[in-house]
Amino acid sequence: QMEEHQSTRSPLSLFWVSGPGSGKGTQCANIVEHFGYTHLSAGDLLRAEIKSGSENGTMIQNMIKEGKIVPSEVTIKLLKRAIEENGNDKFLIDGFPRNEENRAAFESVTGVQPEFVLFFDCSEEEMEKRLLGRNQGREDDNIETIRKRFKVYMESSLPVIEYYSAKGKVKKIDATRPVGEVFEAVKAIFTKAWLDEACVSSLDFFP
Ligand SMILES: Nc1ncnc2c1ncn2[C@@H]1O[C@H](COP(=O)(O)OP(=O)(O)OP(=O)(O)O)[C@@H](O)[C@H]1O
Ligand SMILES: O=c1ccn([C@@H]2O[C@H](COP(=O)(O)O)[C@@H](O)[C@H]2O)c(=O)[nH]1
Ligand SMILES: [Mg+2]
Repeated sequence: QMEEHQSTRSPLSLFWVSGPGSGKGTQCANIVEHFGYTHLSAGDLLRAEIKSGSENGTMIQNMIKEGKIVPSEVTIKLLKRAIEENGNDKFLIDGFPRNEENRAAFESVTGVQPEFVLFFDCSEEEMEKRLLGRNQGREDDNIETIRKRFKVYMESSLPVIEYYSAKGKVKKIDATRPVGEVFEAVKAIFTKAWLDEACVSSLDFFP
């Protein structure tokens, strides 16, 4: 009976929806190393798609330059392919869903519900300072695009946080603090989630 339960189980995923420059990319290596998740950044997948010379490349590049949200079908196709190509069953999906339409489309295409939603809470002032100092050559790290990204984040992405918050799925971290302190908070959340999961699994043995 346990085998049947495991084979029908969807991959464990969690969404990481937070403001631009709140520190997701910075924390992901530690999470991958300590907790065994595969990190999938929707933005990184889109940037790789531009580099690969795909037919959607120019459209994606223009949307990113304007801080706009790329159509769901494009992003979901990339995420779905990355999930399917990977042997892991635990995914940390960074920077997605960006809006309610992304969320509903991902749910209906993959049937995957997030285990929980990680939310890095950071002031706009701090995020702006971090983005302007990032120096990774990103075409959207200039003050005009940054302001557009903040607007899109407030208007379209925060409602996704509110949606999951109403379902009790959001785990919020104060990301304004130094990198090490943010990771301590991340560690506490993932350790608790791991213990909760171990508890649920043990019910398979002692139904
Ligand atoms: N806790 C922190 N304190 C100070 N600086 C930080 C902190 N976390 C990250 N940074 C710096 O802020 C910049 C943005 O961080 P990062 O790329 O991790 O953000 P992000 O959330 O992935 O952004 P985006 O949404 O644009 O991809 C980087 O230069 C990084 O070194
Ligand atoms: O699901 C997504 C994720 C990203 N985008 C576009 O990419 C940029 C950069 O994203 P980061 O998460 O900061 O790397 C974002 O501003 C969007 O233009 C997207 O459309 N959909
Ligand atoms: Mg990032």
